Amino acid sequence: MAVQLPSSFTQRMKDLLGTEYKQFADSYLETPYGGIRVNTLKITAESLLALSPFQLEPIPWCPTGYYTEEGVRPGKHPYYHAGLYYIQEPSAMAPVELLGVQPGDRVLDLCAAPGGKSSQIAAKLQGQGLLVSNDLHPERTKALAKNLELYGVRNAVVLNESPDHIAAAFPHFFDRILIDAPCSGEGMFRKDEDMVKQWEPETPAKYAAMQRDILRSAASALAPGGTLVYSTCTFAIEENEGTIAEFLAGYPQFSVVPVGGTGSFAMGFGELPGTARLWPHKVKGEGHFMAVLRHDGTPAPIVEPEPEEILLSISTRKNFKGKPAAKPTVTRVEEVRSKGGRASGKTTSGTSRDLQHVSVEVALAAYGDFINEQLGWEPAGHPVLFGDHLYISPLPQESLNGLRTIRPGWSVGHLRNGRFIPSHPLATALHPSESCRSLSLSTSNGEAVSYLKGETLAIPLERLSVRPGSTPKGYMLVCIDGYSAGWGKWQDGMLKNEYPAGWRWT
Ligand SMILES: C[S@@+](CC[C@H](N)C(=O)[O-])C[C@H]1O[C@@H](n2cnc3c(N)ncnc32)[C@H](O)[C@@H]1O
Repeated sequence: MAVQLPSSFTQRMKDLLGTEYKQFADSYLETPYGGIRVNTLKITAESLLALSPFQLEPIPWCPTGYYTEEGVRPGKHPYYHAGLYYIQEPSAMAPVELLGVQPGDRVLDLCAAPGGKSSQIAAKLQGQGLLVSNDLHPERTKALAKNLELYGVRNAVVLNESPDHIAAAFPHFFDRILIDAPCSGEGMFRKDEDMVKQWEPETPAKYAAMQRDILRSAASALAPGGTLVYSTCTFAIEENEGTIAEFLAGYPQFSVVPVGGTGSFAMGFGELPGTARLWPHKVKGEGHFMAVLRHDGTPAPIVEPEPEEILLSISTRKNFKGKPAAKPTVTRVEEVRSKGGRASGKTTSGTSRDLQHVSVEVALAAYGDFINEQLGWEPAGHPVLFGDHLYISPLPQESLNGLRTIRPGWSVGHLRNGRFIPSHPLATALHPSESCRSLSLSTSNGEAVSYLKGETLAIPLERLSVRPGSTPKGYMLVCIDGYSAGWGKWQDGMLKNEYPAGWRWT
């Protein structure tokens, strides 16, 4: 066996699988499968297949997922930097396919970092509705926020909160919730030897307790009639069927929507028909468990709020449920700095008197000038100031009062010396037709890579696409084979590179 597995783990798997154990054990001799998932916010699966420089083979349970061949490095291609695909373990693409997300839904991804499943949900939302992506661990929310920016997501809020705080702030609010639970990770042993090193016989029980708490919070945040998908990448029954069975015993308004037993999905164990497993000896992918739970629609009980909760639910959230605010108003977010130096925000309903902050009027005027000149249309949503950074949020900001907010929405830019500087995520989320000025660089002659390395490029006027009535000088949406990747500034035949240092090709 290539991977040295703990003996108490192998004994448990023998007891679980009986005669199937040998096949299971043999699967550890195989190389793990690699995959990419097409980011349909930017490109269709058909178009990516036509463009793809590497062989792609469909993944049966995900219509936008493809296996990549061994040895291929999809992260080392300009299309990755243009956000055309997410590199994702094939089995990890299954849970979101079961969540049934529709454009316009309100979706909560409770354990979201680094954002694989959040970016998949965002693609299904197609920019409509709301995605709240949360992770408990502050460090991990950095990668989560960056991934949502790379993939051009416009309608996501990134939080760094405990699930019970989210449930208190959004009681019975979300149509769909994904819990991709922290787990003992046994299903990833073949792919990630660190998971094997961290595993102890007590690990599953420790995670099962955590999973129970997360499920309870999710139940309080789910709207009547809503759908909840619970997934893990482990084999332990106590973290899978066990966790779900215990939850159902305490929450009779939920039932399992069957997914198991057909296609690639194998049935779960015990008294829980309808839950599903992906086994590494049965499918081309790592081990996963999934359960789809549906709320029966019983109206949520009216609970007298604690005084603390009254503060949190300043009624704009109710407005959002019924009807969006008629006219967006700008809200300032007060910046707080955590021990690690990370900037995060807790929203406040008043206007900060901090002199370092630009005034709301100045920021909005500069933003208005920029979008008139550069886009010619106005992004929909609620403008939110976060220090001197402007975001367009899918939620009225009062909804985030008291919550540790990493990104209140789509980052569109910031103010420097009274001028509006567009953000990188504004560019990555734009289609070339949405910008008055754009330029496409080719992957075939090295110029796309030169741009991604931060180099200045000589670009003659005739290569630019400039909307009638606009001038070529100024911010240029730089695309790679027609797909937006970042900004440049064009003047007199030269393109000054605005691709951010932290994102560059190395
Ligand atoms: C399996 S990973 C999630 C992977 C992610 N869904 C994706 O597709 O990229 C589980 C995540 O749960 C987070 N986590 C751990 N305990 C948590 C809790 N109590 N509430 C929310 N998130 C938690 C971890 O930081 C970790 O990022």
